[in-house]
Amino acid sequence: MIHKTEAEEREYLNAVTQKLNNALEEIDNKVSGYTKDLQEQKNYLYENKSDMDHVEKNAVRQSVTTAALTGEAALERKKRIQKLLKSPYFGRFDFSENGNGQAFPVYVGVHAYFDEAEKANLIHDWRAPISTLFYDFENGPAYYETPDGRVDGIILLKRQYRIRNGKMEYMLESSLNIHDDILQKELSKASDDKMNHIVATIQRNQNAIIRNETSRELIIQGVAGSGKTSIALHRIAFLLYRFREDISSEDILILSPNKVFADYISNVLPELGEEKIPELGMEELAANLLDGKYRFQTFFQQVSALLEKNNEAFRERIQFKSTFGFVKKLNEYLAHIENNYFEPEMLMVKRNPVPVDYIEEHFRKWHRVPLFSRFNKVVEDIERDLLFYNNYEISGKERNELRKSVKNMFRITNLRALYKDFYEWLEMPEMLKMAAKSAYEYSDVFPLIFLKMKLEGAGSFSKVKHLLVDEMQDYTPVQYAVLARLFPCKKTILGDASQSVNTYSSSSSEEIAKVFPGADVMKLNKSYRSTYEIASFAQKIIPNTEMEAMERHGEEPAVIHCKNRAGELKLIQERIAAFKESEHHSLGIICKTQKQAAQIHNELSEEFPDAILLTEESAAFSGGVIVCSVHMSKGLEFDEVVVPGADAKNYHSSNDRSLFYIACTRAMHKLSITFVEEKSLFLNGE
Ligand SMILES: Nc1ncnc2c1ncn2[C@@H]1O[C@H](COP(=O)(O)OP(=O)(O)OP(=O)(O)O)[C@@H](O)[C@H]1O
Repeated sequence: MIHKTEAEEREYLNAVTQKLNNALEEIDNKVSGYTKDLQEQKNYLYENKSDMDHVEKNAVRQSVTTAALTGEAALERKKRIQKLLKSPYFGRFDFSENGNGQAFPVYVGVHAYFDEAEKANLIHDWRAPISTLFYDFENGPAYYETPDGRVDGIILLKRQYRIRNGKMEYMLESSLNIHDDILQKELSKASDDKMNHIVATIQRNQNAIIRNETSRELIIQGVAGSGKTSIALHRIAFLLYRFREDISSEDILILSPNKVFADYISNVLPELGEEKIPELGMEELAANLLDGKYRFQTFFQQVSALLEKNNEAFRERIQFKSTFGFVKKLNEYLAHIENNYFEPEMLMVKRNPVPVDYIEEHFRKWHRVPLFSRFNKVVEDIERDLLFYNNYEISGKERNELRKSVKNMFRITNLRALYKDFYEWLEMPEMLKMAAKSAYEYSDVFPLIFLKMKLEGAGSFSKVKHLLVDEMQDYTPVQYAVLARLFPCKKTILGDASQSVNTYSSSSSEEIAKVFPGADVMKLNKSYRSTYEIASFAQKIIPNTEMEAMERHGEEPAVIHCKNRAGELKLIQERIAAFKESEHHSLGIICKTQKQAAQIHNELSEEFPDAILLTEESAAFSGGVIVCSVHMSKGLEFDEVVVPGADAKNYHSSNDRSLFYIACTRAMHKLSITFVEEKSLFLNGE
């Protein structure tokens, strides 16, 4: 066996580092060569421009572009090698193909490195077909799939390394699973400002999700902290590698819940050597689809209104619009207006009559075309037939008048009016109510878009080749119906039914799968984020028999009864002071509502002016002391979390239960919960 002992491994690491350094030097030389070349060619072009014909100029220009591109590619390679130099690889396995006894070591890293001199891959990209063996198998028989078929063999040795800044911190023989010491060590670290890549410790079931190539829609239901978001981003990195000829980063779209979350995850793909992925919020998408013409409440405002005002009718409106039955009703209404709202009349074009029957027949003929596009189709038919049968050519003015007349035969063609009419048709006009400043309520936004799309045709997101939807539980059937039409591409949809900020309109993986009949649903039940104690504590709030807590131990969550509000504030201040002395990087103070968060932030601001309040407008995530509402904390994690106001009065409804669960599961290492009067029943496991 090669590099058997730890000393040999260290020597090997030095040798690899040397090679990487040499490669870097070579690139530097080449790049300065390209730059010189480029400058010379540019000078040449400039000095001889007047003597050149356009063919010559084009040739020089083209060669300048090629040189620049080669230079860029070299710089890209340089960046990768620099990254590898810090940590060339994290794993190794010795694989004997067909078990013929001859085993060769495969070192796995964030990128591949091909050694020209040896004509061999010194480091394999973690996404390469062979690298899956590292995640999928222990010592013994193993196989992997390649585009050319299955390769069988035996793994004779498996090792993991922690190499930082070019130094090997430790090396572990792992005859067992990867769920071992390295994962424990990784998880007990203090957080960073941004989500990190986890390629060294991807678990087997996570690997299966990342490398899934076949699902059209892959729905990932995972408990809090099970790695859904991390895995989805690694899946994107995998797809970009596996299908690099067909998909590039700009062909992918992430639908993200807010800018803070988008910023929090923004690091993962660049860390893995991929470009940043375009990202869009649901509200931005909605505004775009409604051509920016409609004012509407945001999801954040909807949730705030739900929590801050006890308005039964508002809840009912939301609930009503969050079912499959509602989408069905919208479709029934569309059929109803199609059958009943078109009232054709005879038209005269100069002295040529166009009979009612003709118009009716041609309107029906175009039934495959969106309703509002049919008017022009009918006019085109009239124009063609007048020419053919009556030898009459209509003028531009007549065409415009015809269009207007045919459109007017439809009883309502204004989207707002139609949407209102829909509720009248339902005999439930009370279900439509405008929010403040005559904006639509959030629950009306996607039904409106649904109608608009059906009436006018779908928008243009056909360029997107893969869509990633996070926090899937927060979207309703009508939103999924819109997404399904808008994005016919493959999708990864992920979330957790237990983590809804608005249980009146949440969707489970089973419900979402109904919109996408061919979808595969995969589950992640192991929680990695929180200590065993925190995960078990959260289990009492929303029990889930499938949830498995990671055996990483820490302090028991503290539930503290404070004498009064002042006492509660004092306690929070003490926690902040202790946090500042600790090795931890982030402390989240998570309140039920935005109002409560703003109040606590205000109260803390004198003593801790650096505490940050997250609002709907926030665009960045950083470490330190963060005060926020549960809604804003979604998807994020903190070394320590304080949940103030855990009183029975504050947390009591089923929606509150979900919010309380989300708040507690943001904590990685330490959780404190405070209350003043009577503690919430959720703390008694009720
Ligand atoms: N295989 C793994 N190795 C190391 N860390 C992991 C692994 N899987 C998950 N984690 C860590 O667990 C934490 C939670 O991951 P992530 O935020 O992706 O989970 P999630 O399921 O999206 O969480 P939530 O739904 O609660 O927001 C992160 O710190 C992530 O790095």
